[in-house]
Amino acid sequence: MEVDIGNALGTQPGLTEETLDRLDDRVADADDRIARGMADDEFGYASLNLPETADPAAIRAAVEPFDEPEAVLTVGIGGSALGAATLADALESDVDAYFLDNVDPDAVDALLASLPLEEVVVNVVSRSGTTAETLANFLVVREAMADAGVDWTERTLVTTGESGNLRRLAETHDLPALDVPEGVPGRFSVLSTVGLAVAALQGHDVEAVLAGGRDGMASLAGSLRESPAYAYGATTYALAERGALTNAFMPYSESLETFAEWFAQLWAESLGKDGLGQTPARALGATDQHSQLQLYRAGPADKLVTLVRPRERADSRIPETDLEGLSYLGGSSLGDLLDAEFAATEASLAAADVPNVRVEIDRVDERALGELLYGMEAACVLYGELASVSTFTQPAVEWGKKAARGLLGGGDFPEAEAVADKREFRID
Ligand SMILES: O=P(O)(O)OC[C@H]1O[C@](O)(CO)[C@@H](O)[C@@H]1O
Repeated sequence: MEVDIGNALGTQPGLTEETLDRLDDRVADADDRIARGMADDEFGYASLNLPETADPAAIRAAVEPFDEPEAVLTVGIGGSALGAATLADALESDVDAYFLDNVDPDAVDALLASLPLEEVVVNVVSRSGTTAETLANFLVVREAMADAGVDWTERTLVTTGESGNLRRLAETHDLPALDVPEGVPGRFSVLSTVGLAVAALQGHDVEAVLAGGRDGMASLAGSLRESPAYAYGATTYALAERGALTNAFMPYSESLETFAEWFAQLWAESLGKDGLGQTPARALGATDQHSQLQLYRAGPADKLVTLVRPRERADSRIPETDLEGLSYLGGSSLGDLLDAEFAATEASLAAADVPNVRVEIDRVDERALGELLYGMEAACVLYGELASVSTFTQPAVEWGKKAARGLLGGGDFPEAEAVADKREFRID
């Protein structure tokens, strides 16, 4: 992974070489803190040890009974789904991967009706084993399997904590079960059983993903000038301190679109604390040059744009044409066009003094993805250290969970009563 922060210097908001020098002293201290946390396998910091502590053999053994499935259906939400989805959507496989990470009845019913449930492995993932959306969807999927005459106990893999509903289910029905990693919040768990079981079922090289993670580990250093991950974390932090409160995350690769969704949870749930944080806006190049770029370039000077791309990709020639004014496209290629659009957008933002950071990987393969995912996790941890926030907790999400549970009769929660107090001003 390579990071280029040149277009964050002298912009508005922007940094200077002097800023970076002052910042680098704080990066060194933060790196010391992170290194201690990793050495002691402290809660949260243990996430950055996963490339060495994850056990690919256990993952392979757990999926081994499900020989050559036609598809994998993951039932999970947030960090229990997005990491696996990032890898599944980035890499090609003959085994299709589907994800139920919402409780929209139309979408759930349509997906289940479309799947050959007798050929599907159901991968249910929940660290807590209590997440309403995941457990509700699992109950619906299990009934659909029974209705289809499928023995769900033969087609279900569980990944969960050491106790809770899913652990009990696995023990009761003797299901293959993987352990979620200790001390690792869900959004940091892609390089573990949580994110890699689907990759293993799809035939991807899980060891290569972890090797990429180790490449990321090796690139951590006591200076932002020597660590791409820390350069990204420090630059985005310093820009936020100067008003860039939105980070438009814009991969120029369809295979990295879900990666932007994974990044959004990592960045928002880790850094949105105590009135601080930087809003991740998911975008896609070149598509969003024809939509959101107008705001990024000519709206409030309150954002940075992160441009992500692989340096190598497959390509497709554009046929010659005599269409008026379009002959310049003929004989070129879609990849050349996409690269030109990337460069043009980057320059367009710089010309408008909008800070933008380039993140590049060699190609979209297992090792590069492992390093990219690890790099963004390390960048996030560094940003959290610099911002002095509690990077690894997410207390703010609990209020809504209690309100929803109370509304469904799952307990007495004052949050549910607050729902009834909604101030109304209806126009129809
Ligand atoms: O794996 P679990 O416990 O089902 O949690 C799923 C997701 O929900 C959250 O806990 C937030 O509610 C995320 O942090 C987590 O990734």
